[in-house]
Parts: sequence; C-alpha cells; structure tokens
Amino acid sequence: MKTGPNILITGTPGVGKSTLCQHLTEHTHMDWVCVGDLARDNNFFDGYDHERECPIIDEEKILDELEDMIEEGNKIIDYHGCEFFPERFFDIVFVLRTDNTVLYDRLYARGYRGKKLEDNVECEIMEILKDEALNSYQPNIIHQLNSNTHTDMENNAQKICMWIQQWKKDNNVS
Ligand SMILES: Nc1ncnc2c1ncn2[C@@H]1O[C@H](COP(=O)(O)OP(=O)(O)O)[C@@H](O)[C@H]1O
Repeated sequence: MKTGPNILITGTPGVGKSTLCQHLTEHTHMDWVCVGDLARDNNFFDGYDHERECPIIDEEKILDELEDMIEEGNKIIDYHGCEFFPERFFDIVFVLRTDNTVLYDRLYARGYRGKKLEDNVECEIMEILKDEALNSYQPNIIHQLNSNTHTDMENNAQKICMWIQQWKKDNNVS
C-alpha cells in the first residue's frame, strides 16, 4: 500500500522544476527525488553527450534505484525527461512551461551559452517535453503548468497540494 501518490514534475531545463519541488517539500510530506542528483550521487552515468554538453545517465541503474521508492509511494520525481520511466510509476504528471524569452534569461544566468542555450530554448519552443509526456502517459493524467513568475510557482504548488490531499482522501491514506 502506497503512503502517498507518485508525481512526476518534468519540463525543459530552467522551467523551475527544482524550485517548485523545493517549495512542495516544505509544504507537504512528499519526498523529492531529483533524478539528476540521484545519477550524480551514485555515478549512474553511461558516457558523455558532447553535442548536448552533458553526461548521459544510465537509465537502467536509475530505474532499479527508483523501483523501491516508487513502490513505497509519496515521491515527487523531478527530471527533464520522462519517456524512460514506466507508465505505472506515476499517478499524475506535471509539465512546467516557460515563455521563451524568460527561459532564455534564466538559462543565460545559469551560464548556458551558444548551442546549449539555443538547444534548450528550442526544446521549449518545440514542446519536446510536452510531447514526450503525451507519448508516454495517458493524456488525462498530464497537466501543463505555466512557470513564468513566482506567483505561478505558488499557484502551481497550491494546486498540487490540493490534488495530493484529494488523492489521499480517495485512497484512504491519512
Ligand atoms: N516560477 C518561477 N518564477 C520565476 N523564477 C523562477 C521560477 N521557477 C524557477 N525560477 C528561477 O529560474 C531558475 C531555474 O529554476 P530551476 O528550479 O533550477 O529550474 P529546473 O529545475 O527546471 O532546471 C532559478 O534561478 C529559479 O530561481
């Protein structure tokens, strides 16, 4: 029996996944699992993508590590990808969306330049993560959330908190 729902927060790098997850951990009893950190802490890498300028995560090892956590429930999984997670992992999927110019400025401030910066902004323009989610999960569990301002973030957190409370009621979990 799960102690709470499993939630996926996804979206292009820079849309505000960590910021929202941090806020949610402060306002709920959910455990936040940042897949990038999980890979880094355990060295779950399988080479380096020179074109994208980032390490390639070892998906099998990540999935093995996540399996027990997902079974336990009450997890918020945060990752800029979603197609390699099994569909059964998640009760709900949130895709954060940010306007191109806002995202450009955030990624620039993070130190992204040139092709890496352009590729990530293009990823958002082309709605890559939204499509990836739609190709991987039932459309009725996918929700897009605007993530342009601090107020958006607070509204999103509030919506997610309410959804968690309802899930717990529906599943008789206190
Ligand atoms: N809703 C928001 N409104 C304004 N700034 C935000 C918002 N969400 C995130 N940020 C800022 O954007 C940057 C990237 O956010 P972050 O949470 O690290 O994104 P991600 O985890 O998706 O890569 C950070 O500087 C953060 O403070």
